[in-house]
Amino acid sequence: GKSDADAPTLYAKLGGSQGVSRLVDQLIKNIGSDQQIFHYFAESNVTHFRRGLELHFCSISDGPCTYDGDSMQDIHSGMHINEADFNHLVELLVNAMQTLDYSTSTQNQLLSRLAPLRGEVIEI
Ligand code: HEM
Repeated sequence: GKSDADAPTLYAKLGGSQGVSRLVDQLIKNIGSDQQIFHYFAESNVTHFRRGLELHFCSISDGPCTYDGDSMQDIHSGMHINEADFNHLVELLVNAMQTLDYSTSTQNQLLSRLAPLRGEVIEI
C-alpha cells in the first residue's frame, strides 16, 4: 500500500542536486545585492559557503548528502545575528524560491525544516 516511503522527498521537489544548486546560487545572488544583511557575508569565502549550504539543504531535505560542516551554532556564533536579520534572510530565501517557481507547499516544507534552527543562529 501507500506509505511515506512512496512520497517524493523534499529534495526531489526542490529539483534534486541541480535544483538545490540553482536555489543556493539564487540566494547568494539575492544576498549579494542586499543592503541589510550583505555585511555579514562581506568577508566570507563564497565557494565554501555555497558548498556548505548546498550540502546542508540537501541533507535537511532528505537528499543523498551528509552535511559535514560545523554546527549551526558554531558557525554563526559571534556574528550577533538578530531576529530581524534572520527574518530578512528567510525573505531572501523565499524570493529565491519564487524566482525558481517552487510551489507554495514546497516552499513551506523547506521553511519548516529551517525554522527549528532559528534558536541556534540568533544570538541576541
Ligand atoms: C536557518 C537559517 C540558517 C541556516 C540553515 C544557515 C546555514 C549556514 C551554512 C550551512 C553555512 C555554511 C557553513 C560551512 O559549511 O562552513 C552558513 C554560513 C554562514 N551563514 Fe548561515 N545559516 C542560516 C542563517 C543565517 C543568517 C540569518 C545569517 C546572517 C544574517 C547567516 C550568515 C552566515 C554567514 C556570514 C556564513 C559564512 C561564514 C563564513 O564566512 O564561513 N546565516 N550558514
